[in-house]
Amino acid sequence: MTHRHKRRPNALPAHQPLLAPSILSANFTRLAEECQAVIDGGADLLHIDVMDGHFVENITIGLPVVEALRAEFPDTFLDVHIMISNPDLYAAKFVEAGADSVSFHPEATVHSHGVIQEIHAAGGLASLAINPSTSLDVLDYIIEDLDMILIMGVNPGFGGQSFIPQTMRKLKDVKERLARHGIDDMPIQVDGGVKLNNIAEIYQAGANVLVSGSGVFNNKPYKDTISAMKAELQPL
Ligand SMILES: O=C(CO)[C@@H](O)[C@H](O)COP(=O)(O)O
Ligand SMILES: [Fe+2]
Repeated sequence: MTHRHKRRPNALPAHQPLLAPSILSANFTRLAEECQAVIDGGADLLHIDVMDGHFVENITIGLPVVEALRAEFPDTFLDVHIMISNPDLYAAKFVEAGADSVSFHPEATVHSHGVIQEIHAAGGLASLAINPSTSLDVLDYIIEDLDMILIMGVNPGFGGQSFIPQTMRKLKDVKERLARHGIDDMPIQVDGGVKLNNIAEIYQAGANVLVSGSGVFNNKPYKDTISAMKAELQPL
């Protein structure tokens, strides 16, 4: 594949932990205003959920919306989570459309290493998104090529679901696995079911990029919600 629009991506903000509102729960009729409001309220990045109606039941956002958000928010880190079959065909296209990072699912491809290569060749950061029932063994021979790991706190497909408790054990396991590989600076994202009442516990368990959709967008004013969530993220 050739990459005609290779661009320099925004870097993941250097400070941690990071709070990433998932725009899946935003009011789509006012998407730019909603994004601006969470950015003004202290969001560190925007999490964008792409669903294809095949890998998951829901159909949401595609390339044109990522392109539009990139044009509107040139300096904001766009963290694009693709829940699609055959990410091999689309991962690089999302980087070309403006994604700074692309998280894809190993369950959706037999070529995870190749997808990472495609994302990197297009100039993006590569992240592996791991479903609740998927073993961390999928990381074994690609861990050193990744820029981030996404641990799902719910089954992918919809916002507003309850956090699956076993995710806490998985976070502990992923930390141990990274340590075994001598990696101590890999961002670990948790996505799904993150709310004001559990964000501290999830952070303490090892997640440093915390995605929250309904937890943010169902609780106006966003600035107060984001401040309250960030206040829960006390240094370890
Ligand atoms: O990827 C997904 C769902 O598949 C998430 O990004 C959700 O959008 C998070 O929503 P909440 O669980 O925080 O409401
Ligand atoms: Fe997501």
